[in-house]
Amino acid sequence: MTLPILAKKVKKLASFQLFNLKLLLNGESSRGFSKFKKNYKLKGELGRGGFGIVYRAIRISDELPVAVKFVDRRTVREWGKLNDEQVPMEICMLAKCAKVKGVIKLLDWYSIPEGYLVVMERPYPCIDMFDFIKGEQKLDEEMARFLFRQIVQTVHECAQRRVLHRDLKDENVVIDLVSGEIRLIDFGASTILKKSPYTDFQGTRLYCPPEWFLHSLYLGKEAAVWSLGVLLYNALNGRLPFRNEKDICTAHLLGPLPFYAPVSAEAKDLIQRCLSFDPFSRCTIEAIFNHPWLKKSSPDWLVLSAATGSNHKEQNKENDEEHDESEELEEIHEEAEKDRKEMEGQNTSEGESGVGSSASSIATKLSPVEPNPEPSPRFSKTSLLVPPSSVELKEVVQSSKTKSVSQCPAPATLKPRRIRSKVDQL
Ligand SMILES: Nc1ncnc2c1ncn2[C@@H]1O[C@H](COP(=O)(O)OP(=O)(O)OP(=O)(O)O)[C@@H](O)[C@H]1O
Repeated sequence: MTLPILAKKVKKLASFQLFNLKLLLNGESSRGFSKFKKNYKLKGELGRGGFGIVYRAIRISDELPVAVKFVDRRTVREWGKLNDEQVPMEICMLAKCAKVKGVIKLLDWYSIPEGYLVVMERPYPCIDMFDFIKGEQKLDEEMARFLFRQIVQTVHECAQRRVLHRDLKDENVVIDLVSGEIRLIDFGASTILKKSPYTDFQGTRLYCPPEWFLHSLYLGKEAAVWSLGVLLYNALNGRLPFRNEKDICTAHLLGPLPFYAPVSAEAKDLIQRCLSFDPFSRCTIEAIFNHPWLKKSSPDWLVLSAATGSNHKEQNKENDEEHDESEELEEIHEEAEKDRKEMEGQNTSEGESGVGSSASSIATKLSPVEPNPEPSPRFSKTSLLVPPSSVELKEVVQSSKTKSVSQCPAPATLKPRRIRSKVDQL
């Protein structure tokens, strides 16, 4: 690392530590924990992924159903600015998309020593698209079109606001079961949309395009279109098109993708165009809109949902056994207080998080139920899949490189400043 870069990093770290210290000294601010406690009542766990836990909650003033996501400060990879305040990029991007109908509304956010509490709208009753597809086994084309059209529209509107989601998948789409409207959630991997290639990735590998595995880079919109292709394939087949990175990089050599359900030629055509191996021949978001399959009219939600199975168990039933969170909240607050006092007395220069207590402890305290020894029913969600070992990956990437790298050229515009091997990152 050159000296100027090192100096820049040290400066950034110093300002980050100062920022953390300010946060800790700031417990009673309008964004502190006690304010959160006054405004919201936690009711139970809604879901959990690799980077956080999401709680079902109620806004006390008007009983509005909300979702509260705890984002552990230590897992935040990218920061942005909101009203001159440094916040996780997730909050920043949600705020940028406040007017996009298909994006979950950011209602509020709070900063606690261990991280952030992000308060979002919670359609009620709702189900995420992963569970919806699972309940149906696979979607029929009319239902898939109805949902997919909204998803593409939302991705398009985000792009207009220079927001790139980077983790498009069924788990990150919530369906309002009354209106059939979708909401895109989990902007934890999102970033500012740019024209040049990205050389970092935190999304879901099975939705990721081959150029990432082969060249360690990708263009934002082109990668989004690939994920949309994976999502549509998954909706219509009830299974993902690729099992691993090797499949992603080599499937095009084996001819058209196999389909496991009677799917129209038009739908297949759209999927193939989205899953074009060469990012420059991949269709654009605009071309998806104009594709004959998507242009066909759909029946409305009432008709569509009447035809679906009754297996959908909405994930946020209000009549679930309720837990009084006040005791746990009290403990959290006390812990935050303790942290703050320690920090005040310390004249500290602690590590990046600047926090003594562990975030997992706070997550456990926030959790309304004891950890379930049974495997989670969401075990097959992609975010919870165990990643392959680095040895497995080396083999996969090596073999796909030797087989197909020549067919996926890294054109001049895709040249990274520094090519890293994906394997190195694991
Ligand atoms: N606003 C919301 N309304 C309803 N359900 C939600 C909401 N936000 C999250 N969920 C539920 O919680 C689950 C986890 O949320 P989210 O994806 O934001 O967490 P995560 O920790 O970032 O997960 P991942 O590891 O997939 O990135 C979702 O799949 C969804 O079922």
